[in-house]
Amino acid sequence: MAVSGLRFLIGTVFKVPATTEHASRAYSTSHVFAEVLELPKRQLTKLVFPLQELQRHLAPDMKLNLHLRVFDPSLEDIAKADDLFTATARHRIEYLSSAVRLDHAPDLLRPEVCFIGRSNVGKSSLIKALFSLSPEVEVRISKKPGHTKKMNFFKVGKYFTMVDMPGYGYRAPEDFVDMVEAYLKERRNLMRTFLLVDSVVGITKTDTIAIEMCEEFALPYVMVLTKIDKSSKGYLLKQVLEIQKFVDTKTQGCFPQLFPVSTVTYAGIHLLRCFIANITGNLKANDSRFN
Ligand SMILES: Nc1nc2c(ncn2[C@@H]2O[C@H](COP(=O)(O)OP(=O)(O)OP(=O)(O)O)[C@@H](O)[C@H]2O)c(=O)[nH]1
Ligand SMILES: [Mg+2]
Repeated sequence: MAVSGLRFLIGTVFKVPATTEHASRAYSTSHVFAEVLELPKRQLTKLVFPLQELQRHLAPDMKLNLHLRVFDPSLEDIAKADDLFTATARHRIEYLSSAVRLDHAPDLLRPEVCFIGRSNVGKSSLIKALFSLSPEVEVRISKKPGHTKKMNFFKVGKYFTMVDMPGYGYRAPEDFVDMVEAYLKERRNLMRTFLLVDSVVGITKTDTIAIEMCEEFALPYVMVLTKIDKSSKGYLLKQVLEIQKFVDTKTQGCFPQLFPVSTVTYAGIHLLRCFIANITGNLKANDSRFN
């Protein structure tokens, strides 16, 4: 399929109504998101929609380039997704198991999403941040690259599984290729691969190898830009535009919209939870607008 055709398809599947103006509406939601809704509009946008906040600094003719409206859920949808990431006695969120080979991976039918990227890019930190509403879930992170050595499976109730992968590049485990390639190629319930790129460093040579692999296996994947708290606004904008250009011109299977995140400020984390809830089919079930 031509690139434009594929993009159109992706865009259609994920287009959801834009109703972000209704911040004052009361939601039945966790106290955390209730606090977010109390923030002044600028601060709320910066936290929940960091790409929108960056876009304000672009010239009008550049604004379309960021594909901001491809996934643009309402605050109500975002609140629902937060609830999905909040463990209760009946909705358990927990570490399930680890595997060094695909045939050791838990045999699950529920949808799965995985997180790949260079060692030290922030995969485990991102999963920990996504689970911050359920702090009893133990996700190990480290300053030293090459910390995660196995594929670690975490279940979110009966709804879906998230997989933290070892990093590629510096200090990658020896069996990385056998482990991760086989997983990406053959895991039947894998719904989406999140490919993390360090927003300070940009797309490296090793990232392009991972991107080529995703393209070759025809995997639907999404680019997440990590550590956005580390850069000035100007530098971050430059990096985002460069990476966006790469996605627009050099990829076919990559979701057109980028997801910038910080596990320090939590920018982009609520939106990413909502995206995961959506692609695993867990917003549609409760919301007729998505059917
Ligand atoms: N400033 C900042 N530091 C971050 C962020 N995310 C992760 N880090 C730091 O980056 C380092 C690596 O984080 P990890 O989450 O362990 O990275 P990883 O990709 O899982 O690394 P491997 O398991 O080695 O592949 C840690 O020191 C984190 O504290 C972020 O959003 N902002
Ligand atoms: Mg890790």
